[in-house]
Order: sequence, then structure tokens, then C-alpha cells
Amino acid sequence: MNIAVIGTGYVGLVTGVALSEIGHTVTCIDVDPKKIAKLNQGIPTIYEPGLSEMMLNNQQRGRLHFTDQHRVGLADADVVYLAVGTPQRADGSADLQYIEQAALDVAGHIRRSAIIVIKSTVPVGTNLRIKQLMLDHLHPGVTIRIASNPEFLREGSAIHDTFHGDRIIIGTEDKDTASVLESMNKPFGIPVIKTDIASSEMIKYASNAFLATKISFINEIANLCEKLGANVEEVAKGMGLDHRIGSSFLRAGIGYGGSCFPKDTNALVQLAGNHHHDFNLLKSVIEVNNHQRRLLIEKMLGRFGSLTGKKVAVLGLAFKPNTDDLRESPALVLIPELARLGAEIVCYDPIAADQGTKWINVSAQYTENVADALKDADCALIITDWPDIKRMDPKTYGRLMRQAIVFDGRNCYSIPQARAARMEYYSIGRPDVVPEISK
Ligand SMILES: NC(=O)c1ccc[n+]([C@@H]2O[C@H](COP(=O)([O-])OP(=O)(O)OC[C@H]3O[C@@H](n4cnc5c(N)ncnc54)[C@H](O)[C@@H]3O)[C@@H](O)[C@H]2O)c1
Ligand SMILES: O=c1ccn([C@@H]2O[C@H](COP(=O)(O)OP(=O)(O)O[C@H]3O[C@H](CO)[C@@H](O)[C@H](O)[C@H]3O)[C@@H](O)[C@H]2O)c(=O)[nH]1
Repeated sequence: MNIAVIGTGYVGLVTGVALSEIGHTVTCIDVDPKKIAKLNQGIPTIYEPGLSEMMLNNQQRGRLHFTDQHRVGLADADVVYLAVGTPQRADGSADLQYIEQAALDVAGHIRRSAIIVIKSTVPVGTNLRIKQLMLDHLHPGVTIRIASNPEFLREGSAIHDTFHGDRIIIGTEDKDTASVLESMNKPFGIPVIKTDIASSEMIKYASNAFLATKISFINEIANLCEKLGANVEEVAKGMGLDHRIGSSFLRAGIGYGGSCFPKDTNALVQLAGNHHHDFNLLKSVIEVNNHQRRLLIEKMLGRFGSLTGKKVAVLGLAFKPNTDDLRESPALVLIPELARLGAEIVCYDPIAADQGTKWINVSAQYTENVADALKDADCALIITDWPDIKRMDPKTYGRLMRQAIVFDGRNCYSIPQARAARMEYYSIGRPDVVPEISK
């Protein structure tokens, strides 16, 4: 099939590449000419494991194209995916200006009838509003059908998730559209759930809100564990073995970040409020997350009294490992707060350091490796559980730092490991490790 994908961000680019990989002819369109120029040179504009090879391979086979010209990209399209951003507005609701503009761009340029698939995460009711908006601007004789097809990929494992997802949700008004999209997606071999448009839109928000709830729940249990002398990892393991609970998304830490959970939980609270429903549970999930982000600063102040002049090695900037994405990363809250408290900041991130220099507007030094960041530091603060940080011998801290004092927001090391390395170790929901010598 001939497919056009509007937007070449994390979702649009991965979707376009994956659809070309299963044999479709895909043209990805973006309004950012710099992105398109880079993509046309075979260079991905985001970091995602496995993306680069797959993209280049399909470009060379002539199945994957990039353009900033809607007229060119839409010329042969049978199906058009809208995969542009739906960021958060100041009041927490979803900002739909980009998807509305993308819909108008398509309506203005498309000259043949097509199925419009909305992949962006949008509040319930948006698909039908977008359809009406497009109908008002289509060329005479052109017809469209609309489908909701929310995306569930995770950053850092986007290619894997696209080929091994748990389900593909297709929300449509008519059976024919659903059948076309189902057969188009068949090569993925993933179960397809066909439903109505409103339910499809809601499945996306409900899924993200539920996962965020699991994280805030375990973080609250973690905070209680600290007070009661329990270890949250033992607790999560014991809980997760109950298949009704499941072990995933029970990793306690400094809270969820990223481009989705924070914005989608806020958008669902807003959507509920617009319909006179006070979503108290979700409001608490958000509040717990906001508090969780600051926990380690409180622990640092408790340990040092003041951070003025203390050299802090910040390990990891991205909101999770294997991505260069800093959107809503706890680093964006913690690093400015450290600067405000007078700390000297040295940051390390294997992939997201460049983004750090763009997004974090406080004075900080960036290093190429962990060792340079740790050298002569008064303490380390782990924000992202990158594999090279997790796999590092914990004794390294003592070898390089003034004193091996580590505040770990991702529970990278076990308590016995920390004890054996003679670190002073503060983590989340587990007992503090304070060697005799530090007391
Ligand atoms: N990032 C994720 O992991 C993820 C996962 C599932 C769902 N989603 C949802 O998917 C949507 C896209 O998210 P993203 O992270 O890929 O966004 P992104 O910000 O990474 O990318 C959006 C892209 O759209 C382009 N764009 C904006 N307006 C355009 C227009 N009129 N025509 C063509 N291109 C245009 C931008 O230049 C940008 O390249 C959002 O609704 C998001 O909530 C994201
Ligand atoms: O047990 C856990 C699991 C995750 N996290 C944090 O939660 C955030 C989100 O992680 P993850 O869900 O792995 O990454 P995302 O790429 O944000 O993916 C989520 O958001 C996407 C956008 O909507 C959805 O498509 C995915 O299904 C959904 O998992 C990160 O900060 C993680 O560190 C925890 O703190 N504890």
C-alpha cells in the first residue's frame, strides 16, 4: 500500500520505518526541512536502538522516502497517518494546534480519497473533530474515512515494541476501514482489537494513566518502606509474582518522566474535569510523582546540610535509558535545583548530553565518560539507569571521588553490593548504607 506519515518524531519516524519494513511504500512528511535533509542522507533524527539500520535499508530498497512537500508526499497515498505532537498546554490539557494544522495541510493537498489514521494521542472526541475540520477543507470529489490507531511504543525500545507489541487498536466508524487497516498491519503478527473511535482514544489515555498509577503506587510503598525498615525491591518482587498484579512497572525510583506519562495524566484529569468528573485518584498519582522527583535533593540536604560549593556528579540526564529524549526528565527539575542550592555540577550521559546542553540553562560541565564526572566529586546523583552506569563496579566511586557518597534515584546497585564497595549509599525505598568510617 502507499502510505504517507505526517510528522517524523519518535512515533512518526518509527511508524514510517516499520511500515516500510513490512513491505509498504512509505513517504514521511515533516514541516522541519532540517530534519528532512538529515533523513534524506540516511541519518535518523532521534536515537532509537535498531532504527538506523532498518531506515537505511528501506531507503536503499526504494520503499521509504522523506519530504517536506505535502503535495509530493501525498500524491499516491491510500492511507495517511497523523503522528505529530500533542503537547501539554499550561492548564494541563492537550494542545491540539499541531494535529489540527497537520489535518488542514493534508486536506489542502490531498487529491485522492484516503483513510486518515490518527496515531497521535488525542482526547476523546478529537478524531471526529479532525474529520469535520478536514471535510470542510477537502477538494471537491475527495472523500476521507477516519480511524484512531493509538501508539503504545516506548522510547528506547520503539523498534522492538512496534514489532512485538501486545495489541494494535483500531477504532473506526465502519467495518471496511477497519478491515483495510487490519490487513495492512497483518505482517506485524500482533493481535488487532477493533473498536469504536471514542473507546480507542480512551484506551490510550487509560493505559498510560494506569501505568503511571502503578509507578506512583510503588513509589509511595517505597517511601513507607524507608520509614518502616522494609526493602521495596523485596516487596515489589513478592507482589509482582501474583499474576493479577504483574511485576512490570513496579520499579521504585525518582518518578516517571518522558513525553507521555506526565502530559497524558494531566490531559486525562483535564478531560475528566471538562465533563464534571473529579479524577481524584489520578490527581494523587501526579502529586506523588512531583514529590518523588525532589526526594533525593532532600536526602542530599539531610546529609550535607548545605550543597554550596559541593561538587555533584550527575549520572544520566535522559528520562530513561536508551533514549536521547529529555522531555519531562527529572534532570530538568533536579539540575536547576542543585544550581540554585550552590552546587558545582558535572554531568554525564552517554547519549543525551547534547540535548542537556540545549535544555538545561544552568552552568554545568559535561563529560564524555563516567570517570571524568566522578573525579573528585563530593557525591554522585544517579538520575538514569543507563547500562554503563548500572554495570559499573561500585568500587569505582571510592576510587575516583573525594568520598564515595552516592544518591541513587534508580536503585542501580543492591544493598550488599553497596556495602561490599564501602559506599555511603542512599537509594529509594531501601535502607541507607552508611559505612562505620562515614558515621
Ligand atoms: N514519544 C513517544 O514515545 C510516544 C509514544 C506513543 C504515542 N505518542 C504520541 O504520538 C504523538 C507524537 O509524539 P512524538 O513524540 O513522536 O512527537 P515529536 O515531537 O517527537 O514529533 C512530532 C513531529 O511532527 C512534526 N510536525 C509538527 N507539525 C507538523 C505538520 N503540520 N506537518 C508535518 N509535520 C509536523 C514536527 O516537526 C516533529 O518532527 C503525540 O501525540 C504523542 O503523545 C508518543
Ligand atoms: O517501573 C517503572 C517503569 C517506568 N518508570 C519510569 O516511567 C517513565 C516512562 O517509562 P516507559 O513507559 O518505559 O517509557 P515511555 O517511552 O514514556 O513509554 C510510555 O509512554 C508511551 C507514550 O504514550 C507509551 O506509548 C508507552 O506504552 C508507555 O510505556 C520513565 O521515566 C521510567 O523511568 C519507573 O519509574 N518505574
